[in-house]
Amino acid sequence: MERILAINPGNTSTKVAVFDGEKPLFKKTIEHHGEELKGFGRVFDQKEYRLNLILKTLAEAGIAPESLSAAVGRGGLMKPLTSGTYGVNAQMVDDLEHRPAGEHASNLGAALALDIAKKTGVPAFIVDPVSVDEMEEVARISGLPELPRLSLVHALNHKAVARKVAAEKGRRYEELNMVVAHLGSGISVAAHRKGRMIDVSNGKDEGAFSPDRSGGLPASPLMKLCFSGKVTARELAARMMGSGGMYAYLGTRDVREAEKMAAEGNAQAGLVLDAMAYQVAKEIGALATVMAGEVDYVVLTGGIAHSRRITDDVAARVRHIAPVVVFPGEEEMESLMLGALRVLRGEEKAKIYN
Ligand SMILES: Nc1ncnc2c1ncn2[C@@H]1O[C@H](COP(=O)(O)OP(=O)(O)O)[C@@H](O)[C@H]1O
Ligand SMILES: CCCC(=O)OP(=O)(O)O
Repeated sequence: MERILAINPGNTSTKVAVFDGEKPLFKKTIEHHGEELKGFGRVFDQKEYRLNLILKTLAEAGIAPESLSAAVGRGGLMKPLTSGTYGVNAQMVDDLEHRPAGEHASNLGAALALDIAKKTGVPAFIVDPVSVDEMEEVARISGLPELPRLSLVHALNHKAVARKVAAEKGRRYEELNMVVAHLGSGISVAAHRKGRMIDVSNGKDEGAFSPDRSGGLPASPLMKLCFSGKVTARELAARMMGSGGMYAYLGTRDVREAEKMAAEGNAQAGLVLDAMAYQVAKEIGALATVMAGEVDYVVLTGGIAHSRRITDDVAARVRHIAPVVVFPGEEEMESLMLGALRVLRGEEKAKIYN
């Protein structure tokens, strides 16, 4: 039976899972607490550190790298790509190290998978990376030719959950129109028209703010701040994607904690949670119009979809568009495994990145 190692590097953790076929054998979230990652300049500088932790974790679990049939990592912010499973190659790793479309922990997924796979000569893959781009040409126009809109989206979870919802409804993903909102540490919303994400509210710098990301910001004040001399480019990038959003207002990235604050009478916490739900609903509405309102389902997924306060608030604003399906949590590790399995079993050919 195929044994697959899945690796999902996040800002504050590295998730590791091993599967025998589809069956989970081992799962661990390696937490990177507090200052642990602060000493590294760029995300890619963390590669050896995270690699050693993964190898140590596998050794402690008694899983020999020699027993693996493949390693699969979350794909990061590289060139725009079509959806699917890709073989990791040197060009991909080089692009992620030297020419990423943004700094993000997922940029390490391909390199970590390749380093482990190389040890025993098995293949390394990525599946539905953040830079999956199925946008229509009209959606790329921003208003300034030198600043086109980009598709940077939680594609792995968007696609997996959209397929699951379609299957639950007895339909195929490719025959439905859905607006899917991934509500996690980052928030992205996409219009899925008949199996393609034709427009997205990207999870990096557009749309709704999230637990620790600013989302879209008013352009003129942002421009003034950039030229004020009060902040460096690196500091502002880290604030917008890491200590912005709910964290900037409330000092917590945990929606459960914010809900507790609100329940205890903190009016600011209540307002910020209301604003997050309001902004998510607004993005869903915008993406529904892209499909001329012909939407079969609105789907809410990610960790925050566990929150009734948020999902009820969003649903109240968008249920006139289509029935709302709440699918809490995410399917990223399983989706990585399934993407690798499809290739190992010959059901799909691995795409080539070049
Ligand atoms: N039961 C819950 N109720 C409300 N919020 C939750 C719950 N579980 C997780 N969350 C929130 O979900 C967010 C993280 O989502 P998650 O999908 O795990 O993101 P990531 O994997 O990107 O870190 C956090 O803000 C966390 O507080
Ligand atoms: C859309 C960029 C990828 C991203 O933000 O992923 P996480 O929310 O998992 O950090």
